[in-house]
Amino acid sequence: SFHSANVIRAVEQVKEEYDYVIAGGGTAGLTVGDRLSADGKYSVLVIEYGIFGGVLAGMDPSREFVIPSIPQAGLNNRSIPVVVGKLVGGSSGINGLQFFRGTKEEYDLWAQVGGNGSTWDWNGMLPYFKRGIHFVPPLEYLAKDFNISWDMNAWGQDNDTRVFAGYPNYLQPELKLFYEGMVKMPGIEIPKDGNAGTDGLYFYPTTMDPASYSRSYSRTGHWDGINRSNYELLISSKVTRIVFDGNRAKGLSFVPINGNSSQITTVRARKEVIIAAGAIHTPQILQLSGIGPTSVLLAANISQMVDLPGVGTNFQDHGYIRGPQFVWGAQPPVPVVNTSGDPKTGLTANLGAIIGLPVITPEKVESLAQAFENQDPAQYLPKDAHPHIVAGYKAQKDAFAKIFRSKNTAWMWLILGGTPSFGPAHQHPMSRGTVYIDPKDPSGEPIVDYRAFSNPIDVATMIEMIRFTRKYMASETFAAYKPKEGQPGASVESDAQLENWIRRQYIPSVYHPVGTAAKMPRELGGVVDEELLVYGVQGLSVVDASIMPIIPGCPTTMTTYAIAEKVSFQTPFNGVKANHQQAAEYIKKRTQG
Ligand SMILES: Cc1cc2nc3c(=O)[nH]c(=O)nc-3n(C[C@H](O)[C@H](O)[C@H](O)COP(=O)(O)OP(=O)(O)OC[C@H]3O[C@@H](n4cnc5c(N)ncnc54)[C@H](O)[C@@H]3O)c2cc1C
Repeated sequence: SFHSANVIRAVEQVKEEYDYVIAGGGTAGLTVGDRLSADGKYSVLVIEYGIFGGVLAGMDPSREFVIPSIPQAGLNNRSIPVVVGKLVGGSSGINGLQFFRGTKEEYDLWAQVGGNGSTWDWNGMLPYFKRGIHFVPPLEYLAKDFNISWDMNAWGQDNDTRVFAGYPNYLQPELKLFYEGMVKMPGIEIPKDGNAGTDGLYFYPTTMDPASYSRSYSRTGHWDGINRSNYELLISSKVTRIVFDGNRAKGLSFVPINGNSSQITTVRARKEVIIAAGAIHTPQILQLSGIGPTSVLLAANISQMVDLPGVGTNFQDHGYIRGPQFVWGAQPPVPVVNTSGDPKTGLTANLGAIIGLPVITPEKVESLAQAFENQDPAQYLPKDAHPHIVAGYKAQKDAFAKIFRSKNTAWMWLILGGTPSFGPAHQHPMSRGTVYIDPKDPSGEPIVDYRAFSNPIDVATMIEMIRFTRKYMASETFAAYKPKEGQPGASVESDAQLENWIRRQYIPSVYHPVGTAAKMPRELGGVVDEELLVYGVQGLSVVDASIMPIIPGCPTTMTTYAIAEKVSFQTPFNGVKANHQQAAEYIKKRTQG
């Protein structure tokens, strides 16, 4: 079928050399592969670990890496499964389809820690959000019934952008009750469009092809139906390391997943080697290739090529907790709507309160901000943290201090799903973890340490998210329905009681790992520069979620697409179709020198 054109299943079909060789056919990898091969001038090979398989319902180990984290001291020594995609399309092929971006302030933080003149801020990203996503507005009756508005200044609709943001043709009427209750909470804003730079309460789109109401992901957007002879995809193959000629990256080595794992093949890249294996495996490939922290490479007996302490460091994810959960004492009536449509088109929840600390806790925001500001930057990092890492965390801390008190920084994401059960997500943990190769088995799965709650500010802010959720349920809108708290139970009330419960229940991952090859200056622990080229070598870049220096307050797919688009084009974009001539010139510039 056309889906399989140019999919390589046998290593003999791989050519010796391509212009670009990409490790990882996931969200970013296929986006870059598509864009670089678009005008036919350059040949591209993508090497993907996983299978070329359709998407199944639910979680499925044949399409996922599931790696147990090391036991988390801050979570009563629980180990947390680290889950990332392992198929063509990567995590975009298995994710929860929630699709929105962070606020202007959050991307502006990236530039603040990004060095002089950094273009990785909201204004620098917006063209690529537009370029990367094809927006389809909701149906009129839904927009009316549920008060959904949008701002086309924040969206693109390019014909050759086939990653879609869309809405189902049905929404549960019960959502109206939860919406109306939230509107009345003090400080809640209703943005015209939550994707236009501000947060609040809104219905966001989902990653959905609006023609078929099915998952839209990097495979359907950047591979299926393209069929270019200069764009090839090798599946079921694991990249093991980068091959160098002096300090210039010259290619990738890989082994088959099925069959003889000692059968190493090397493929050369004329122009650039691109690592796009995601925030868990990109640092592993770099470390296996001698690029990383000295102590990590020494322990694994790998000779160092570049001393980059940031590789695998600065690891971040969102976290969440199941609860508080309530039961109704009296069932609320179902709100009246004019909506028709098919409930099955709603592939996922898409209403959220995405709010800042002054809204979550007007009473405590000031004291929390001060407590954070007064921390010593090295205090909660690992004891032996490299001075560059400490400097980078200090820069992040200084930037954050400004926005702790801002309404427009998404500290909490509270999904409203039509029942009184909640799973508040912490969108700005200040703890920083690590992803390092296992010294006993460097090419086995890496050792992942979330270091959850290593910074105590994260527990303190989580406590207030629980309290906000309770305040919401205790508000007048719900009074007649007598909500009664099941989990954790109303008696869990003091800071100490809540902290105790949180440490037992918190999950330090919403499957949004980022930050392990950050785009920051080298002296701040950065791994890649403004153009996402790895410091200290030539011809090597990282293009995936690893490069985010600070996790934005949103699920991470849309941002990952924008990163891949930005680095592929870097052309000014004013709602006009990106110009392939300019793109080609940019790419030429990138590959000289
Ligand atoms: C279960 C789950 C639910 C999520 N829910 C949401 C959501 O609702 N909304 C949202 O916006 N985001 C969500 N995310 C996060 C989002 O999907 C990711 O942030 C994003 O897709 C990351 O893109 P990436 O390109 O960095 O990595 P990926 O898309 O993960 O791509 C990495 C690719 O590299 C491959 N690979 C790894 N190691 C090697 C190797 N050695 N050799 C060759 N290939 C290799 C992998 O198989 C994979 O295909 C979710 C993620 C998961 C896992």
